Amino acid sequence: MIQPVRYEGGVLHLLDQRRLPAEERWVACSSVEEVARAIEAMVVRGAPAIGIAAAYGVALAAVRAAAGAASAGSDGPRADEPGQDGRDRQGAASSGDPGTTAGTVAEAVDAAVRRLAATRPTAVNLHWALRRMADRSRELAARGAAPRAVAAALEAEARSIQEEDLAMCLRMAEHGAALLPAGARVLTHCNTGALATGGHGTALGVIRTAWRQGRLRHVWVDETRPLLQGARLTAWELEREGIPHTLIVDGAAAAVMGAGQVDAVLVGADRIAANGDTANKIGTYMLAVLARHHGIPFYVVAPWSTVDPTLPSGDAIPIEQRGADEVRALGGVRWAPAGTAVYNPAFDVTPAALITAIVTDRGVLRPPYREAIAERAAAPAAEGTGPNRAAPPAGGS
Ligand SMILES: CSC[C@H]1O[C@H](OP(=O)(O)O)[C@H](O)[C@@H]1O
Repeated sequence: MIQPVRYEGGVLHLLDQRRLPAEERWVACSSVEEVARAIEAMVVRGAPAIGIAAAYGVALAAVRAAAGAASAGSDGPRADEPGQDGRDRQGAASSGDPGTTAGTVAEAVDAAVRRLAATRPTAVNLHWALRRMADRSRELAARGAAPRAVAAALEAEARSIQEEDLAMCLRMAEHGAALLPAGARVLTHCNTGALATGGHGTALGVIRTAWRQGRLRHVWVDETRPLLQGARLTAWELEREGIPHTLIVDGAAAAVMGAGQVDAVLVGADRIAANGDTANKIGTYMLAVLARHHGIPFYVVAPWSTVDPTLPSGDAIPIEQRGADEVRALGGVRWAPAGTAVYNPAFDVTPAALITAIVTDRGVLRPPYREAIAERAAAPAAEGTGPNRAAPPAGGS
């Protein structure tokens, strides 16, 4: 199975999604700053996957601060003190890694959360994961856990977030595949596969499961300008599994739907407001309008960690604005005049009224979404979708 995020021995390895499908290159991150820059540069992308990477970034900060505390025989090293291992501890500090300048593990965690929260504004999974790591850190601090015990517990928490996301994707996929007719031809946008999650995928996870169940005939893949997550990443995932698919330019989606070639549209989400309004990759809103016009079901597929009950509607969802050159050029080839003005929102918001159903790990939500979301929020999470763990003994081991 594709795993874009791997944490081994205090180093976070990220599959560089900017280079796929041409080459499978991994980026090794050993500091919070390196993880933050990898998220900002979209080395790792996809709402759940950036939450998982950020969680490991927080754990990395704790591991480094605890090592500093141990070697300095204190809470942690002064910023100007070289490390025991000869590595310049400022190395990370000079790279702006807040994790090693903080005096305590708790301070390192808080600094890491602040830095990682500033990387990308729209995907709520990032902020949900950071809040969960911060809560865990505070819980451990309140118990007086020793630095190394805190670091180990936070590494375990990040691993739980990753494993729970995979479990949620597998559950969602079953719920979503059941909605599709036999021999379904589906259209999808951007990349919502294993590369964007803890594995299997959200909308693409439904497609994988439907294929394995023999319910899927064909996938129309939107290339997804400007960064081509569909053409580069979704096509790569589908090709690896031998799932029949056809790549189209975003502008061809209407023609394909109008030709009666689409039985359902399946997309992911970066944030779902309390009323069901959904932020997703730019171009999603257009697909929802087209699907409604052609009488085609439009399904959003997302784990519960993508739902943000604190936002009353999609108007409040922050939309990330990305750089002009992502539109004016690609792969170093410029195709618009350097002075051309560009508007490059990474996401748009689809009104709940255009969404046929929201497929989550907690089941399929149908309109009215405000009530459906409130009801699911009140219900206990299914096993494996929340912090299910025994707290370490006070004082840690
Ligand atoms: C599993 S949902 C992934 C979601 O994230 C993508 O955005 P980006 O590639 O900018 O991280 C896109 O909106 C997908 O639907």
